[in-house]
Amino acid sequence: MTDTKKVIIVGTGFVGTAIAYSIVNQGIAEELVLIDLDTAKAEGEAADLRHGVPFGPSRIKVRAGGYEECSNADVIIITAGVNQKPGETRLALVERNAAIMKGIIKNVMDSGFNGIFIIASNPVDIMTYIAWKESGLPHERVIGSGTTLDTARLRSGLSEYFNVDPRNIHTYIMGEHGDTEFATWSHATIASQPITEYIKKHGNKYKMEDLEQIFIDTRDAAYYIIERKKATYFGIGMCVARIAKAVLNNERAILPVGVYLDGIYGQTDVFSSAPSVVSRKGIEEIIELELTEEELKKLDHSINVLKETMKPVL
Ligand SMILES: NC(=O)C1=CN([C@@H]2O[C@H](COP(=O)(O)OP(=O)(O)OC[C@H]3O[C@@H](n4cnc5c(N)ncnc54)[C@H](O)[C@@H]3O)[C@@H](O)[C@H]2O)C=CC1
Ligand SMILES: CC(=O)C(=O)O
Repeated sequence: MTDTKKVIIVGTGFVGTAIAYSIVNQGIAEELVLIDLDTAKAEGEAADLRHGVPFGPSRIKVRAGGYEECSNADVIIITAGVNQKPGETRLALVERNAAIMKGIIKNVMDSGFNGIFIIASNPVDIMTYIAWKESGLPHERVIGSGTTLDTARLRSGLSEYFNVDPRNIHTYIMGEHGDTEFATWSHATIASQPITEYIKKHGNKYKMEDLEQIFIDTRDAAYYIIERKKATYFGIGMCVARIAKAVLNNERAILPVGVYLDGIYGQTDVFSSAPSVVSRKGIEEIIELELTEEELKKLDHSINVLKETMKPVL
């Protein structure tokens, strides 16, 4: 750790650079180091970002570097790895990205790193588990981006539908960041009222069936975007910057990040998403929502899929 806020991003492709751009634009760190197998790309991206700093909210030193930079970093964000081709699932990336993740974690830990990991590479729940296992760090200090993006997508869809600010709509996507995720409608609120109440009060204007479609569009958003522009990055860029900010500013913000489930929700030895308190220590608390029986079944299914997929790469 340093007396400046130092963040390292490993992987400077679409996602890594979108995160870097959000960090620079929001003045979240004081030092930002970019690492990539393609060192020229990392150097080019660092120079380009640096040229925007005079227009940002605060000074930030941006440079490309190597793993020796990791020893005193506060937060290391990992986005390296392959992304999905159109129609490909996140789970299909597991073998290729597990090998990459193991190599990166070894390099980082060999530097003496003792901070917080934020993992975004897919399949993110499994990559987070691997990062935790390989690093030997306490699980509180390894955070997956989890369903932070999916939850933001759902809130954004609901915001369009109800025509209210997404920041005043509260609900979470839980389970795998992927095809088996689910919406916790039992905890969805607008202006602190349950969403079902809100719908009732507005007569026939809104329907629960429409919300199901908004969930389906949320779940399938990555496929939609990848089909059209090859990769998703602005949304995840903002999400990961948000998580990093919660850590660096010791916010105790509640975010649906990927966390180690150790009995909570009846699940063990797996990383999956649940609303959690995020601070300088990493994960301070996992919030246990009272889920309906149907939601618990969906969670169970999602976790089983993750555990089965993860077996061959551990
Ligand atoms: N968690 C989430 O919500 C999201 C996750 N992703 C995931 O993020 C990952 C990155 O996606 P993109 O940036 O679009 O891919 P990309 O192909 O644009 O970038 C990947 C970068 O990783 C680098 N890389 C590969 N192996 C490396 C290694 N061993 N060490 C250092 N750098 C290495 C490559 O040189 C490349 O610059 C993918 O796994 C993707 O599925 C993407 C969007 C959202
Ligand atoms: C690619 C991915 O994981 C997403 O956009 O959700």
